[in-house]
Amino acid sequence: IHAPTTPDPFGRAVLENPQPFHEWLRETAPVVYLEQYGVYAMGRYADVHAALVDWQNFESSSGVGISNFRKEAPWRQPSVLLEADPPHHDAPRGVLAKILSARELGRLRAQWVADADELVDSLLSRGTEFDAVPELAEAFPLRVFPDAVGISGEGRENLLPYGDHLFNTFGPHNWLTAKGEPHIAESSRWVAEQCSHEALSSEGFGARIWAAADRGEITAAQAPLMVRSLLSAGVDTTVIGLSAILNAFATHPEQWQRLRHEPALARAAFDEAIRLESPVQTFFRTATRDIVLGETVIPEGEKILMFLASANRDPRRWTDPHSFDITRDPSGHVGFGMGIHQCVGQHVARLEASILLAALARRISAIEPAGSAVRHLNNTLRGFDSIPVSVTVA
Ligand code: HEM
Ligand SMILES: O=C(O)c1ccc(C2CC2)cc1
Repeated sequence: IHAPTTPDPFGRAVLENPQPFHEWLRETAPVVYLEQYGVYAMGRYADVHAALVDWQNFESSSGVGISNFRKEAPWRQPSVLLEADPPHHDAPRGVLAKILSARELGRLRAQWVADADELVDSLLSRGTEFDAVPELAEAFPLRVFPDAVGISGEGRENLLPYGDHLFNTFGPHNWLTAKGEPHIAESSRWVAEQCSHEALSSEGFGARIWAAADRGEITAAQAPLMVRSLLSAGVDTTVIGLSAILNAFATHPEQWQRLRHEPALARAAFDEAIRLESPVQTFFRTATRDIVLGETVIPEGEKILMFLASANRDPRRWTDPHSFDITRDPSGHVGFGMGIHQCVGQHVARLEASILLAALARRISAIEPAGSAVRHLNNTLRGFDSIPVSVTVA
């Protein structure tokens, strides 16, 4: 199917409200050629899942954005995880998976719980109406994650703008990439400075990456890029993940009551929010050979745009796909990807969310909107700039 003129999936209208486009894409065909960008788009769960787990035919090493590294130089050194395929992907992935394993993260729990309690207590001491994005969704990850990585205290204001621009560059050049261009050289320099062995504290994830290099498990060239991966992928995404679940609970008061009665539901609730909201909306792959899908042939070397957010609401896979139901089994969602590149930081994200939700559920008997939420626009991420809420202290 050739779609000469569709709504622009990277235009303001679709970024603001992508669901009609997703519905059109799912109903049109398994693969649709978007003439505007010269890429092949997939929106159904079965096709997106199949592409994600088939790294041999759908490669990442030519870039996971619209830019094809076979044809144009990347603006930053390719990631040794995200933009690598086996065998080069294997060692960095193995090292990072161990460092970020749920078991390893257990040592951070007590400190993160104390930080969450302190943050929520101080917030509630200032009142019961506030903007959940800066006060909670941004404040908590920025309080715990940079210290967990082990970077310096100076310059952390570079983290969100660096990530925001990076995620914009996975899409086409537009007003969003233009917005970040003036500052990206400076924030990129700051990020690079944080990744050297001497810049990192002796305890954090960064030091453990360098220790793996000292043991010869990865090279000294890969180590700083792996620290860069943490700073690239680990901040904006969790801010949006927390925004998504806070907005979901504020707009579904009965689900908040359910959580208060069964706090163990927090983990499934977070994955359900990731399924429903898909903070990372899209990613690309590149065909390593002519790929036949239905009546379409994707020629070797061409880009495939996978709509993770559409797959996560595909009625072929999910019952009542648009509903937020924390008792649903959300496993199999592609909000963290799937296959060999599936999010290696997902346990960090889940730990942040379950700890913050527990701190809130203990103190707040109700949370509701106190004004309309404001969407944050980005070529790849979908989140919020503001979520005004009013809470009732238990
Ligand atoms: C709600 C929060 C998060 C979301 C929605 C998310 C989403 C994703 C997705 C969709 C992928 C797959 C990319 C692909 O298939 O090309 C991925 C990979 C990755 N994520 Fe996450 N992520 C989150 C948090 C994190 C955190 C906290 C970290 C670091 C601590 C992290 C580090 C990474 C890395 C390094 C990869 C590349 C893995 C590989 O290629 O083997 N992410 N993430
Ligand atoms: O390795 C990286 O630099 C990297 C950057 C962004 C992501 C997105 C998917 C969360 C993942 C990895």
